[in-house]
Amino acid sequence: MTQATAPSQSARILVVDDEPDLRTLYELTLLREGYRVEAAGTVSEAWELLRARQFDAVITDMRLPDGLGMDLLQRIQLAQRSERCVVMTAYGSAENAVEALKAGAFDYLTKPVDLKQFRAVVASALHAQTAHVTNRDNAAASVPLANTPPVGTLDAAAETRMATGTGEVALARLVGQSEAMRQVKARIAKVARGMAPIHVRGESGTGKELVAQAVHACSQRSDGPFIAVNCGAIPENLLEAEFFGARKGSYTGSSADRDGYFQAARGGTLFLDEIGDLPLAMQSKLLRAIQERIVRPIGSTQEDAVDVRIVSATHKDLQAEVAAGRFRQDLFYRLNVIEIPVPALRDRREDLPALCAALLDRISRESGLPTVRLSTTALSQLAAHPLHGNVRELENLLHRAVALADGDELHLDFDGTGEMARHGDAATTDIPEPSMSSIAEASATETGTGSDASTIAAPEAFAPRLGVLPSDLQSYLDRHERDILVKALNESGFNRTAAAARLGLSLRQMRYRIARLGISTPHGDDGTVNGGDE
Ligand SMILES: Nc1ncnc2c1ncn2[C@@H]1O[C@H](COP(=O)(O)OP(=O)(O)OP(=O)(O)O)[C@@H](O)[C@H]1O
Repeated sequence: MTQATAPSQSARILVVDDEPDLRTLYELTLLREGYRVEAAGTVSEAWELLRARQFDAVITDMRLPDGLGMDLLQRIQLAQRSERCVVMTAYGSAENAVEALKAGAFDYLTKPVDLKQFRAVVASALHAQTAHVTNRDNAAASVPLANTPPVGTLDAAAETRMATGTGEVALARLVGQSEAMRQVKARIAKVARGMAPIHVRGESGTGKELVAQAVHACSQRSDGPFIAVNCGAIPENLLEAEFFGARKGSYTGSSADRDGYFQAARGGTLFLDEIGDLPLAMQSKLLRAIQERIVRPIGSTQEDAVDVRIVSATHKDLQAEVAAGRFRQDLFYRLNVIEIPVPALRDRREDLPALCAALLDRISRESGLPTVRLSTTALSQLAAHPLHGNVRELENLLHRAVALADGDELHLDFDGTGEMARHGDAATTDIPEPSMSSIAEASATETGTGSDASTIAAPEAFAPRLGVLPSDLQSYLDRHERDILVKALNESGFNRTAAAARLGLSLRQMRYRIARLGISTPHGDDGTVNGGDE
């Protein structure tokens, strides 16, 4: 488990439970870890102790003789105190756990409490607390003291300031100073600490993965791994092994034990992208893993404890998916404890100039070309364009524009056909277009005949002219399939749903094919797993 060593062994912890035996057990466990511990049996006793001194963490049972652990949590929040709260809830009372997280608890534990998990959760809460205090001090050092609001009343800007170094970098990668983007960043900085699952909602290409990365980078888990999984790109029969791991020999071809995403993300963040595409059977297994914090690799008799923070995302309306019976209500409830809505680009057009500049810098750097700028004419053309594909579509347009740049001039190719909206007269060649000519080449190679683009532009020209049979049918077909997919993707601004619809495929099929053929979308967003940093 993460942060198995407590950041400060002299941290002060308050334990609240009305059962004397359990209270003693918790106290002894924490004393053995080297913490200073005090205990209370009721809400009022606990509050007395809290009034007398500051603690680093409060671990409280939910049901107490004179009230609920939740009351204590709310009082702590209301008084803007900095203690991290962990609430212990009865087994099966998922609602309490979710309510506690929503109310600001750092984490929850399910009774009967597993002591190993107990120690890990407390260590994690204290680690977050230390990070918080350090950042608060840093923030205080960088702004006049008189302007520093008390903890808990931080304004959005201050919250953003408090992100750690890596957090600041990750937040800065989310380009945009519009009110909508500032709110997104402030929310990330505010909710990153803690273990509450976060659901990132927004249209395709709005930057949901960047948001998830920023949550990770701003959290106390930023030293741990960030594992991104595209739930829609994994064939259904492999889902369980991919998520939970598999023991050697448990299925055909499994020649060694292998970890799943949950094990790989231990101590860090597991980002479940396109969660709405997870089949129902897998949804139940995921729910169990999240609730019980254990997973069982295929073919294993042992369960692995996992310590991951879950961040999920989808462009779908999950509530509507629940209503249609395609998404489990209980899983939705579990994942959506904290929601971060990401605005569509059309709702923050004022960010366009900054976005274009940042994207052009990145594209130029990556392609080794000198940085080019958009003219004001091109910028206003962009502003008038619907950009349904959001930042990803903008990025594609700029990619093409850079490829087509003639000196300092940037041409915008809005439909990917080579028909340019331009502010100059330069002749153009459509470079990143999926080349129908590559199909021509393939055909020519296979058939030994020449070919020109005009003879293969018509759809029927996709039918291979088979003078000579291909010597490797599979790679021949793969090559053609790849060209067709790339063309469809390019023409739909890399909107996979639209591209799939044009080809009569489901989104799942499209994703699978993209992954199988190794087609990289501009920034590899279709990779099923990546190490995190772009
Ligand atoms: N605010 C932003 N600033 C800079 N780049 C951005 C921003 N938002 C998105 N991008 C870029 O746009 C592309 C798409 O972003 P991302 O993959 O995070 O979107 P998404 O919402 O997760 O898409 P999908 O729903 O299709 O998975 C990426 O290359 C990302 O770097």
